[in-house]
Amino acid sequence: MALPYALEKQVAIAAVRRACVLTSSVFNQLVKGETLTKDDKSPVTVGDFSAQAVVNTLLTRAFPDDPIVGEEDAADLRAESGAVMRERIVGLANDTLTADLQEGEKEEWGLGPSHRQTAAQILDTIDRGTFNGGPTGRMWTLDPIDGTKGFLRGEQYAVCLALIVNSRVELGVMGCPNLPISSANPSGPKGAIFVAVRGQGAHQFSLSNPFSDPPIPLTIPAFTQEDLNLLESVEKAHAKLSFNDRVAEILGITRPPTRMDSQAKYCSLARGDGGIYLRMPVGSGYKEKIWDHAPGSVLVEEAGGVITNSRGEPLDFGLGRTLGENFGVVAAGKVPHARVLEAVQQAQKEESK
Ligand SMILES: Nc1ncnc2c1ncn2[C@@H]1O[C@H](COP(=O)(O)OS(=O)(=O)O)[C@@H](OP(=O)(O)O)[C@H]1O
Ligand SMILES: [Mg+2]
Ligand SMILES: [Mg+2]
Ligand SMILES: [Mg+2]
Repeated sequence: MALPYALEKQVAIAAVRRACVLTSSVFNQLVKGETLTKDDKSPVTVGDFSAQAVVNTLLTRAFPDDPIVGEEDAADLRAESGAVMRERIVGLANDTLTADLQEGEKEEWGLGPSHRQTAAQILDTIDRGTFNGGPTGRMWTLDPIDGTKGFLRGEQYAVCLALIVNSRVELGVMGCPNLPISSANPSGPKGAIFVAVRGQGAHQFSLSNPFSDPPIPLTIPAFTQEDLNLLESVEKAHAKLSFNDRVAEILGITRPPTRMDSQAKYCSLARGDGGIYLRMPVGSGYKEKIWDHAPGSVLVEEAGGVITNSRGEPLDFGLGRTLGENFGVVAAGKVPHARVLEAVQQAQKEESK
């Protein structure tokens, strides 16, 4: 008998791989006018929209009843002012979807030369991601490019997809085209997919041949005090980095933090490149989105780690499109996690004095 979520895993890996092919090629061709600024002032590119179209196509064909909580929507593309971007996105999505089938892919997922979609179909496919989430049932959550600012800088970003069932993340898949395959060889070949299924472990696959190259099992190692460091955001607006410095000081950490965009941070944690993920809110008001943490959280747990908010409570993926009131995110191996929580709470006490 097949393992639980075997088909979901296969479709998700195929979808994320195709989306990564697209984003990598877009990066090399991005021109002025192919990036919009959203209402929250964050950037979105033709790569984000067309990657969402690609992933949603496979999910919709393979699992037509599953709703999708996706970061992007097609409203701006439907307007007359979006005509040029729309045309580019439709072209990119179709080029990616109609490429020849690779090992592990099925034509019935909307793939292959005969599966060109119209502009109207592509926009509707992007808008399959407008589901509001909630506590019950099956749903996917998609961040077509996580770390868009990193993507634009040519640094780290990830195509991130997760399956949530009754508020619990059961499957997470993250494609990281710019991440070195081996952290021991940072200037070596790049491109990895990270996959976790609840109860089945965490694995790294090659981005070029995820269905044929052997998967690498991932376990967070036991760190020595000298090796332990923090994995944190690049953008100062996304996480309170001065707070991280104080936590590191309390913990006696001497190794400098690793700053990296996107959920590639969770992937780095799962394979032991850095020991502690810490993301505390900068101001009040911003609510973390479920697509920014769902696949990373199951990857960390399946690699033997723990992920909570700063109060030590589990993240709640059943509240809708966000994680609700923001008490930050703390992820680490089991042993350091308890120490980090204590240090975070001490730093919070000092701040409130
Ligand atoms: N104010 C604020 N606080 C916290 N988080 C925010 C905030 N604004 C945006 N975002 C989300 O941050 C996502 C990128 O996070 P990163 O960890 O990659 O940030 S960073 O690029 O390293 O700075 C980014 O994901 P993408 O939009 O997919 O890039 C946003 O969802
Ligand atoms: Mg965004
Ligand atoms: Mg994101
Ligand atoms: Mg995004």
